[in-house]
Amino acid sequence: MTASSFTASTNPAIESTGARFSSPDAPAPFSVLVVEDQPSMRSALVAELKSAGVSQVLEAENGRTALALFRSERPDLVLLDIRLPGEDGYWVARQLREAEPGEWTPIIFLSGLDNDLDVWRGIEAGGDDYLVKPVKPIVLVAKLRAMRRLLDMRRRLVTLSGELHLANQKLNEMVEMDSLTGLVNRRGMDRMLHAEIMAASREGKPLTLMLCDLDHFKRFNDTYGHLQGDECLKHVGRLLRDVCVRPRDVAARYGGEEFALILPNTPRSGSMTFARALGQMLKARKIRPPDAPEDFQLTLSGGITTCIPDANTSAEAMLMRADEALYAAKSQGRNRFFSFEMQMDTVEQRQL
Ligand SMILES: Nc1nc2c(ncn2[C@@H]2O[C@H](COP(=O)(O)OP(=O)(O)OP(=O)(O)O)[C@@H](O)[C@H]2O)c(=O)[nH]1
Repeated sequence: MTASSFTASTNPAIESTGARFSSPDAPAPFSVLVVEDQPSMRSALVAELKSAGVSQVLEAENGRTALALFRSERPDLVLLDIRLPGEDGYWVARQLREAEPGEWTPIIFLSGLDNDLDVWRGIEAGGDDYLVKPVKPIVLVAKLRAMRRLLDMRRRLVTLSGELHLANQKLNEMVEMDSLTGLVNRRGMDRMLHAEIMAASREGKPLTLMLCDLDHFKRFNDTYGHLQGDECLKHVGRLLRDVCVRPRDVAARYGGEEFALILPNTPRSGSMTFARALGQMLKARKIRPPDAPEDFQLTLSGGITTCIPDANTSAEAMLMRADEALYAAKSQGRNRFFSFEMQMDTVEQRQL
């Protein structure tokens, strides 16, 4: 292949059709790596690309240099001769593809060999298109423009898919979040409880589930109004979030004025200590509506179940036990936590 077989940039076909990649006065930010071993051919290609309006043209005379330049400069497109000294163009194309996993840089093969097998081998090796030498400038520019369109489209898709991924993540979080308190909602809690049962079963560690319910909350709403009721639920939500200091502890709004706490690696005795501390914190925070009397005290009742889960432990069974314990706490006078397994509440425990 010789430079004379390349149709030079002054070819009237470009001038007459205005077939430019971009204006040479305002070149498009687009870089092309030309891999061609023959200096005359290479400089003719470089001159053509520059006059067509490509902003940066990189040159390599063999495969190894091409690979190094590709890695360091990240061109937008590669013009790759098939016949090169040492490693051939097919080898270079495969190396380029391996050098950018998950990415795509268009590769256009250049060859004087207009035969179907070469086209096949070029595409197989990772090429995207094929130009037969002598390269006509108008065809070269047309292919550059087509590849650039594909590249722009791909970049837009990558950006969009990144945005979509973030939006999905946000949506998933929202689907599992209670909008009033910002805590995990029941759906999220169900999923997390299942996951923690499996984890505790694998680790052979105790898992505690607590259901907490505000006492006489209907009366609260009736006396101070629903908006104050909502404020109160938000305060309790914050309190429960604060009390969950370990990374895997989860506070959830189970529904209405009922909350759930998932406490991994928490044995029965620890869960009772935790419940007493929670009661004391609630007292200390003095959550009360503005027009409530000074001695107003919001209280919580709770049902606790603790077990070392095995293959037969279900979330439903744990919730039933916690609910039964909560019922016991309510019926024994409220403002206490009752442990299903210990059949004891926090008030009794304090008295022991
Ligand atoms: N403000 C407000 N109130 C709610 C919300 N969800 C549930 N409630 C109220 O919580 C009250 C719960 O009442 P009950 O189930 O009778 O329980 P309680 O009055 O707390 O009585 P005990 O649980 O037996 O102590 C109802 O009045 C519900 O309307 C909410 O999102 N905001």
